[in-house]
Amino acid sequence: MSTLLVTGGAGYIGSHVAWALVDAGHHVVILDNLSTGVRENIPPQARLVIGDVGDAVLLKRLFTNHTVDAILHFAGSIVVPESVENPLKYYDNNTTRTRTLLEAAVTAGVPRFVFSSTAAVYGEPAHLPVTEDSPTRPINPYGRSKLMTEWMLEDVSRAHPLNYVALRYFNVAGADPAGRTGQSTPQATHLIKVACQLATGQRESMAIFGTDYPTDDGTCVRDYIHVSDLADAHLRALEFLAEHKTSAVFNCGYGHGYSVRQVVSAVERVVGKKLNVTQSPRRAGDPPELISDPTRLRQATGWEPRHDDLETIVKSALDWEAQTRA
Ligand SMILES: NC(=O)c1ccc[n+]([C@@H]2O[C@H](COP(=O)([O-])OP(=O)(O)OC[C@H]3O[C@@H](n4cnc5c(N)ncnc54)[C@H](O)[C@@H]3O)[C@@H](O)[C@H]2O)c1
Ligand SMILES: O=c1ccn([C@@H]2O[C@H](COP(=O)(O)OP(=O)(O)O[C@H]3O[C@H](CO)[C@@H](O)[C@H](O)[C@H]3O)[C@@H](O)[C@H]2O)c(=O)[nH]1
Repeated sequence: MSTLLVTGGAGYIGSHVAWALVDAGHHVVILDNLSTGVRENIPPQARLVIGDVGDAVLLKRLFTNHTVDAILHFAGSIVVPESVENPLKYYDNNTTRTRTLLEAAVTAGVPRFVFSSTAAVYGEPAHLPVTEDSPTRPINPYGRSKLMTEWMLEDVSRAHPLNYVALRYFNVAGADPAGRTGQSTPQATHLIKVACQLATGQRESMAIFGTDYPTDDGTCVRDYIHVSDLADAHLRALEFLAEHKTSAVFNCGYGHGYSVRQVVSAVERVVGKKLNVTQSPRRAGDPPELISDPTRLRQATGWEPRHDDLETIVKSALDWEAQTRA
């Protein structure tokens, strides 16, 4: 039986995709070192191998034991400000270890690879919305570590029979509407997660990082995509790879954005109370505005969002917070 290898499948996005793959009847093996991932969020039908994507010996064994049809590579370090403070951690975990994974994949003859890339590869785009052909000029080590991986994939796919799809996620938020998994990182830094923790009494306050950006209300604007719509994009990417036998890069977002203040207001509306929100200076590495043009993903794969509504996203994130506290 052919297997899909999901690295980082115990993490926030990886676990949603693992559930979507299992729901679609795929055989899933998860490779995760549980550095930020949570075992309980994995579907019981998936097999969990606890280990590191940079462990060549483990990878060799894994590819010997399973005929891997595709790798979905989520494993990595994801916090932009941390990458500014500790760039070598990011070049190691995101770039070097992915090189090891790619080498093992090429040696084993794995034909398909789906990579979790990021809108951070665009840096501060001159024109919005950004298309996949917009210049890639990341402004933080996190974005650079991911862009380097895209370059590796481009070169590897030219030299070996491996095709890839790099999905450039914009800001991922929300949780599985069925409540099976959600964002579980205790020290989470993501805006919607933080605001939902505050709304459910798990934090005393939160800060808006920067109110002097050149945007309508002075706070940063992001394109928030519901994690279930993103999970569906991965299934579409696998179909694309099986059908077209070529490689591609796709933006994953809705094509419109919300400011930090608008997100905070949406959370306040959904919970029906004011939140204790303060204002702080800008956070290092934050571009003022990021909005995707997702046309290519839609046209090439038939992807259609089903949860494109900020309050729906916030509500699912809040439901998850409430459920995990119960
Ligand atoms: N969350 C977002 O908004 C966002 C946006 C763009 C891109 N991404 C990318 O999506 C991917 C998943 O992000 P997430 O939000 O689910 O993060 P996450 O931290 O919840 O998940 C990462 C998972 O990878 C595992 N992991 C980390 N390093 C590993 C290693 N060396 N070997 C094995 N397992 C390892 C962790 O234990 C965790 O389960 C990342 O590659 C991230 O860069 C996320
Ligand atoms: O407590 C908080 C948390 C965040 N923000 C702001 O909210 C916006 C969004 O921040 P966050 O949710 O941390 O996401 P980003 O820094 O935009 O990065 C996310 O989105 C990127 C793609 O756009 C991905 O590459 C990253 O992995 C992912 O962390 C930024 O302006 C932050 O400064 C606050 O004001 N207060």
